[in-house]
Amino acid sequence: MIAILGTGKMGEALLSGMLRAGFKPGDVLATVRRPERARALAETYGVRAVSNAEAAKSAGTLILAVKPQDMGSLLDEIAPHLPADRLVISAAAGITTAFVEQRLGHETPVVRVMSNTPIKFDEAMSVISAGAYAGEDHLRRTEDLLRPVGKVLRIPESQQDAATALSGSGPAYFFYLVEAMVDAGILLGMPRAAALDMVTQSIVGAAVMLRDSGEHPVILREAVTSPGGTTIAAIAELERHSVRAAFLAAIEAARDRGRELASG
Ligand SMILES: NC(=O)C1=CN([C@@H]2O[C@H](COP(=O)(O)OP(=O)(O)OC[C@H]3O[C@@H](n4cnc5c(N)ncnc54)[C@H](O)[C@@H]3O)[C@@H](O)[C@H]2O)C=CC1
Ligand SMILES: O=C(O)[C@@H]1CCC=N1
Repeated sequence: MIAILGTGKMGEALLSGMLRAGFKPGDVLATVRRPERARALAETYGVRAVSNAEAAKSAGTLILAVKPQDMGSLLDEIAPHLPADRLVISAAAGITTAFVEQRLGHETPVVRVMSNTPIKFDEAMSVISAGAYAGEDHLRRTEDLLRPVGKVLRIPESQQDAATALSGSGPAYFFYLVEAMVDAGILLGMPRAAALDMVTQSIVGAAVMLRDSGEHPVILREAVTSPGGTTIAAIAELERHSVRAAFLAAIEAARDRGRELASG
């Protein structure tokens, strides 16, 4: 039995992915705060909503998907009910495996995960790290849960805050870029819907090329950039406005914020 504790946006996305991958609704428990949310999850997915205490007692694997700020109180709530051999997977930004282990008070195997919202379309990037009491078997069990919904990489826990900034938040940067490019289309007099179509297909096409060609992004960009042409005119402006430096600073700020979240 697998329990998702705090079935919000990420928890629901993982739940739906697990069901698409062949898990049975009867093998998954969900915990939520509001009764109407419990009813909605039961109606949509056929899963049972239970209390956090019941989930801790009856599930072999617990996936904690509450906000970082709610993690301390959730851990305090489940600690008295959690048998020592359970696998606890924490999906919250910033929260370390040491924090989870210490709050649970046993030598609980804990795996830290950072995924991202494309999980809804089985295109997640999930990175995982083992805590002090988690071994190969626990990492494999975590990979088995996450592989059906995207790509999974093992990384040292010391890189988790950087990964959160890069791939956890990453989709937001691309959506932001799309918004900005659509605005540019509007500025040039393009209808909004057509501009959105053009930008969306361009970003999808670029993403597929990047993933499937095996080429470095510099090579792919150079192939678009004709001498004295239109693309270099745009790139010159991006450089003039320090867009690359802005990305470096932005992702560093996200990493630092992730570190702060651990301290509440
Ligand atoms: N949204 C994103 O793009 C990503 C989020 N994350 C992480 O995933 C976690 C969840 O994020 P979201 O799904 O976006 O947040 P969310 O707010 O949609 O989901 C959290 C859910 O937990 C519930 N909850 C809070 N305390 C609870 C408790 N004691 N018992 C039962 N339910 C409780 C809330 O009612 C809410 O439905 C966060 O820790 C975040 O850092 C990770 C990667 C990407
Ligand atoms: O913004 C956040 O804090 C979460 C973590 C990664 C993506 N969203």
